[in-house]
Amino acid sequence: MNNTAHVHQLNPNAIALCSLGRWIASRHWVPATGGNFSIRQGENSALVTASGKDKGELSPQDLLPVSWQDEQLSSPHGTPSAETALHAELYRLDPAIKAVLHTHSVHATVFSRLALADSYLFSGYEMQKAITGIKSHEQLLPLAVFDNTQDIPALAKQLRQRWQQKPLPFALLVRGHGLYAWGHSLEQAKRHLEGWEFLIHCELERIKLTGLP
Ligand SMILES: CSC[C@@H](O)[C@@H](O)C(=O)COP(=O)(O)O
Ligand SMILES: [Zn+2]
Repeated sequence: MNNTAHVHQLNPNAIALCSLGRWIASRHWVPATGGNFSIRQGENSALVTASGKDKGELSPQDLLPVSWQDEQLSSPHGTPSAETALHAELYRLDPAIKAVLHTHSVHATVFSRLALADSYLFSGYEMQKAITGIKSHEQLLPLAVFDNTQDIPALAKQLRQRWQQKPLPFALLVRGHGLYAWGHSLEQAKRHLEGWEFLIHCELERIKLTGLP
């Protein structure tokens, strides 16, 4: 075992993220190596999942240290997620963000293709209060929707433009692709992910039953 692997084995953040990956996979939100996760390590760096791994079978060595001071967003220890630039942009936009979780659930993927505008407003759900800052089911809760692209730096640029108009409430949806959720701790990121997945599932069911988007 080299030094880096040894350090990661003992890193409680890495261990916690691997364990959360198993829970997320048990919900069927990261099929076929889809999804990626990260946890902040410092002001300018995070541990990011290695590309192409089964996110339900991560071990600490699969979490690669990446610094966004280096424009390459590379790691000497392997190839970080293809979507690392989006994680890095979120960490740059809000220094309070501690963890970012990206999933490919069936519900979020299908819903994202029905949400045709660049934002979808949720209202009327008690579960909206799972999102930090939301105090009532009557409050309007917007979910930003971006078109999918393989150009992740371009997507990160769109995110920055949208965020500068108004910070996003702990999630965004990429059309035909999946959900990103984040938080000011790993536990909060998990709660936001579960809350948003629940809200999206409910809206999808409502649209299926009523035909009304
Ligand atoms: C299984 S295809 C999914 C990928 O294209 C991508 O969207 C994804 O979420 C996982 O990419 P990865 O590079 O493993 O982090
Ligand atoms: Zn993805």
